[in-house]
Amino acid sequence: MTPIKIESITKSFHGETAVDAVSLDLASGSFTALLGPSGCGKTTLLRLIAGFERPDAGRILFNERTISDARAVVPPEERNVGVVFQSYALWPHLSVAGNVAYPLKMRGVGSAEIERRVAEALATVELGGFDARDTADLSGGQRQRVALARCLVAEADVIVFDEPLANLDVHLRAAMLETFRQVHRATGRTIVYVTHDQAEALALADRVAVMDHGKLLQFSTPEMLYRAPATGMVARFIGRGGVISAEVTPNEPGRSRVICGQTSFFARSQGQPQGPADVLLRPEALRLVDAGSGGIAGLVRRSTYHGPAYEIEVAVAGGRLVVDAPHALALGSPVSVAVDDAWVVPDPKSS
Ligand SMILES: Nc1ncnc2c1ncn2[C@@H]1O[C@H](COP(=O)(O)OP(=O)(O)OP(=O)(O)O)[C@@H](O)[C@H]1O
Repeated sequence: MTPIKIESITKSFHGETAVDAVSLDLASGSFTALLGPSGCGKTTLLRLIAGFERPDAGRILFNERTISDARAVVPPEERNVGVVFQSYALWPHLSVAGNVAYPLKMRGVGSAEIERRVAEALATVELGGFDARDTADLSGGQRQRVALARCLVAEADVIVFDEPLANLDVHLRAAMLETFRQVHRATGRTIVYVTHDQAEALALADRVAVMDHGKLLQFSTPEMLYRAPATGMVARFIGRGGVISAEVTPNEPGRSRVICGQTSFFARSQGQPQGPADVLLRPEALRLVDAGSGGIAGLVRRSTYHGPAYEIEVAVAGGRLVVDAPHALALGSPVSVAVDDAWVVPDPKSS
């Protein structure tokens, strides 16, 4: 299996920096999502990993061997990388089995061996019995599975996915997420997965790299991204919630007091920040309470039905909060919000 080390990799196009000094250590057999808004550089980073682009500076190592730097790039076919694109990139004139067998045929593997390995890969992606089918007759999800089976037979040590679910409807997406997870569990390949969909990244990956404007903002587990985002951008991009501007004072290591209007509450923090700060409040850690019972005072600005609950947006001193409520609330009504948990977003200037 293959660990990937990315050391201060930089890539520009026509003087615009697409990937800006990004460093990442991807453990062998890990599942990493590259996540960020459109244009943040995630596809360029993926293409650098796969060998489709040459970096301007920095280097990439597979298994401690340098495979890309500014002077030389080992081509994709020689670095044992499988690629699953958003567009399926299947051969239209070949059957399902023909597509999956293609890399083995290229290597001159015997036909009995090909048959066995193709059947095994199709079973892994839950396409057993589809061998003879024409790829033109398959759904988007099934084509994605064929592309994945083709990477599996080729025994790619590293599989990179470029927004593989972007063209699929919501139900198919859920089924494909389960297939990706199961293939990762069963094969232990090192996977790098590009998406702009945070729910997809959090559900699939064991570590998520969040990028913005070519820079890496945070590389951590989904839980840490959600609970302790490293920057205001990550706090706003991941999950639901409100980020307010408030005054914080130290309480004890890892815990601060936040002053918001006439009230204050405790929040988790990195170290003991002091002064103005951004504070993240998630809806599940907030409760609407009776006015005057000590919560943050605010006014209802939006009340939207979201499945089983109403999502209420509340304007408070320093910003807006999002709270879930069992019933709709009238716009402009005064409310009070109690805080069970919050996070002081670290100040980039102090780190
Ligand atoms: N081949 C190229 N030539 C010129 N500019 C490019 C090229 N590839 C990427 N870029 C630019 O580099 C920046 C990062 O692009 P990239 O495709 O990596 O972003 P992304 O995060 O994957 O976005 P999206 O989700 O929209 O695909 C963008 O400004 C893009 O226009």
